[in-house]
Formats: sequence, C-alpha cells, structure tokens
Amino acid sequence: MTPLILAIDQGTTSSRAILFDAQGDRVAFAQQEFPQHFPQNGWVEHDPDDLWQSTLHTARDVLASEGIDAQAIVGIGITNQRETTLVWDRHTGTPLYNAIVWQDRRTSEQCQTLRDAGHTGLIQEKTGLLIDPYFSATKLGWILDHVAGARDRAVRGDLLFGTVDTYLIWKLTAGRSHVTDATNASRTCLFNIHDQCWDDDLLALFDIPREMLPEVKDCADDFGQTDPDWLGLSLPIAGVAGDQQAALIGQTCFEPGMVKSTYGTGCFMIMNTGSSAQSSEHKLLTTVGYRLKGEVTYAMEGSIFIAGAAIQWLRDGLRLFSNAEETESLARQTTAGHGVYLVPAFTGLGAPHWDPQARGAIFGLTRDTGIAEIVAAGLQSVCYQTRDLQTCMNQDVGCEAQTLRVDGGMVSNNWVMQFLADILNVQVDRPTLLETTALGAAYVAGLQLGWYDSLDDIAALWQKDCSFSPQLDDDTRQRLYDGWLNAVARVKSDIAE
Ligand SMILES: Nc1ncnc2c1ncn2[C@@H]1O[C@H](COP(=O)(O)OP(=O)(O)O)[C@@H](O)[C@H]1O
Ligand SMILES: O=P(O)(O)OC[C@H](O)CO
Repeated sequence: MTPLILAIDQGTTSSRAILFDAQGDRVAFAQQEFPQHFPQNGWVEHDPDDLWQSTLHTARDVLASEGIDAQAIVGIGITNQRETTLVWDRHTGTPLYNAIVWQDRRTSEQCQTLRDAGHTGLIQEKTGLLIDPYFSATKLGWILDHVAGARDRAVRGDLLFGTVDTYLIWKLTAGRSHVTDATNASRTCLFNIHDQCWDDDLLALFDIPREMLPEVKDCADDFGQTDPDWLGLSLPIAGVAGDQQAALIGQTCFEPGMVKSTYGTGCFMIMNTGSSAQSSEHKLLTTVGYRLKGEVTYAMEGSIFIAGAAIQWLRDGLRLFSNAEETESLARQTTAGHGVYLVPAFTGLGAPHWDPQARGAIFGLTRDTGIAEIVAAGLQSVCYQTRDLQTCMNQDVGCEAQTLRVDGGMVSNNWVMQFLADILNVQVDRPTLLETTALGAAYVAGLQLGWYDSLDDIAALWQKDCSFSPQLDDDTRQRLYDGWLNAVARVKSDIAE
C-alpha cells in the first residue's frame, strides 16, 4: 500500500482535495465550487459553512475514489485563500458573521484614516505589508464593531479569530486546536514578521483583543489530530501554508532569487529572499515565504487582483467566447501590432499601484478591432501586469531573475506563456503538475511526517513540462510595454481627478 498525503486546498472560488504520493504525483482529485456573496458594492463574503462543507465533501470524495484505501493516508496538509477573516464562538462554534473575503473593500475608509494618521511606516516596518483592506486586521475590527456585543465577548475570551486554515483546523479537530502557521499569520497585519509573534502595538492600533488570536506554528508542525467522525479515521494535520506561499514551496523555489507566479483568479508573483526580510521601495509586500524548524525564509510578493478573472469577464460579461480555452486560438489570429490595451482595473489596481479608485478601460479601438484583438488584449494585460511587478522586484533586490516558474489555471494557455516570456524577456518554465498550491501543502506535511529529510529532497522532485524562451526583439518589446504604461496611466485615479 503506497502511503499518501491528503492535501486540502481551500480557494476563493472552490475547495479541492488531492491525494499525493511521496514522489509528488497526483493520485486522486476532487473539487467543489461554492457561492460567492456580494451584499454591497465592494463587499465579498463566504458562508463559513460553505467553506467547511465543501472542504469536508471533497476530502470525503477523494478518499472514496476508486482504488484508494483510506488506511494509506498518513496525514493532511492544508493550504488556503489567505487574509479571509472569520470569527466564531469558542463554546458553540457558531460563526458571528460571514467570512470577509480578501477581495472585500469595505474597510477602505478606515484604511485611509490610518494612512492619514501616519501609521504606514510602523505597519510596513513590523508586518512588511501596506495599509489596505486586503489584509485581515481591519476586517476583524469591522466584525467586532458591527456585530452586537462582539467586542465584549472577544475581551471576555469567548470569541476566536482565524483565517481559513485556522477555521478548518478548528472544525477538523472538533474544537481542540486553535492554531495557524507563520505564512497565514504574516497576512493579518497583526503579526510581527521579524519577531514572529503577534505584536502588541499593532493589536492596540487595530483594537484587537489578544485572547482571540490563534497560536502560530511552523509550516511543518503538529496542528492537531482530526476527529474520526469526519473522515472515518483520525489523521494528523502536519502541514499548513497560505496558498501563494504553498505554491512557492510546490514550485520548489527554495533558493534566494527564485521566483514563481501563479495565474488563477488573481496573479501572485513571489520571490524567495532567503533569511533577509527585504523591504520594497515599490510597494511590493515583504512576507513569510515559509517557516521550518523555527527558521524563517522571507519572500517579496506582488499581488495582482485580476488575472484569470479578466478572462472570466470576457467570457461571462461580454460573452465573447464560451470556454476559456478558446482564447488561445482567438489570440493566435491577431498580429503583434494590434494596438489594443485592456486594463482590467475592475476593483482598482493592486501592486505596485495600490489604487482602489482606478477603473478598467479598453484603449486603441479601431474599425479593424474584433473579438480576437480584445481577447488578446485581455490575455496580454496579465503579462504586462507581471512585467510591472518584475520591474519593481528587480529594482528592489538589485538583480534580475532569469527564469520564472509559473502555475495556475491560465498557464495551460501556450500563447499567453509565449507572450509572457517575450514581454518579461526571461525564460518561463511550466511544471508538469499545475496544482502547485496543494502540492506545497503536501510537501510541508511530508516534511513533518518524515517523508523528506530536507528541502533538497523536495527540490529534486520538480518536473518541467516545457519552457518558453523570449523571441521578441528589444524595440518591439519596449514599444508594446510603453503602450501598456500609457494605458495604465490613463486609468489611475490621480490622473482622472
Ligand atoms: N486556457 C486558458 N486561457 C486563459 N485563461 C484560462 C484558461 N484556462 C483557465 N483560465 C482562467 O484561469 C482561471 C482559473 O484558474 P485557477 O487556478 O483554477 O483559479 P483559482 O484557483 O483562483 O480559482 C479562471 O479565471 C480562467 O478564466
Ligand atoms: O484562492 P486564490 O487562489 O484566488 O488565492 C487568493 C490569495 O491567497 C489571496 O491573497
């Protein structure tokens, strides 16, 4: 019986459960989407029960797959959408409010007030983050301020806070473990990434009672034992990492300077910066890449809110095609000089602009413009945004990464990958397994369970599907990118005002 690890990947739009063997090969897979709730403009919520039930359902499904003996499962790794914030009653387990999702902008005004009061420096210094509704702290404060009696109950120690990993572990262990890992903690804006602890100054600034915070563990650690009622047997939860850090691990970017970029709903580009918490001059984030045996590896991150979501909009909003895969043949019908730029600033712009007021636009339309050109511009927008991040990252770290490892749903599109290589002028490497987030969770659990002795053992498992090398001449590359910069300048709010 080949031993297996169950990787749970609780994402923004779906939950996945994947069984991996020690070679990192995918043995079985289950996925379930769940509803998104948009109660007001800019608000995004998930029902905590949907997060839990879809996780449980997919985990049970995958264990029931043909040919799988549940006794072969040796442990669980969890990876999750980050920053999304939950509060529940310690005694009854009842959530106080829906999960407030990372995309939710309801605390924009409060963030502006904090910026105006001059707190940016303190927050950046301690957390590596910026003041933005993206992170958990103001979402948690919002729940405490808007649910009647919540703050008093929190101070009395009756309420628990968690990101999605914490909530799922608490459920899976039937309330016995209230824990998180250092990567998820590093996205709350309450965690000091240098001291690796919840920070009193930040707790005071955001008015968060310490009693409700989980214990912070390494990524490979003992997170508790699942209650046998859920999966029919009790399993150790042995690894946890936020999904983008899990992708860094799944892509085995273990050397300083190695970079991965994940293209799902959004795009998250992360560079390993080793033991140095390198700060950015360009509004990129400094974050915990992973923490193993108490040793922190830091990372620099650029977060783009709309990547694959732009393709969804072209499909569902404009109905230009019925399946995302069709975009590749449409784009192949266009020429390099089609001149159309689509800036998908539907919810503002993320890194490096952090402009919540910016809105999307399409430029360069002529009588020749057809569906193919608009679709190509949508695909290209993801590559241009990656170039924005690459430029900042290279300047921040003072060197240029020569290769980029990519993953996520969009990277199956060969046309996009070639354009990405062309516009970045680096080699783009695509691995055979694109579910690198789940794989990363399995790897950290595998470290804890003794499957691997070191990160070198894991690095040896990375397998390339193919590489895309730059083919564009420098002049054309620069001309195309200049057109993008011009388009972005025209949607930014300071230009519009
Ligand atoms: N062949 C393709 N070309 C372009 N975009 C694609 C393609 N296949 C999937 N996508 C986009 O990738 C996204 C799905 O990727 P996935 O990694 O599953 O996202 P997430 O985990 O964020 O839900 C969708 O937004 C979809 O529009
Ligand atoms: O669920 P994903 O894959 O869209 O990832 C969401 C990120 O973790 C948000 O920071």
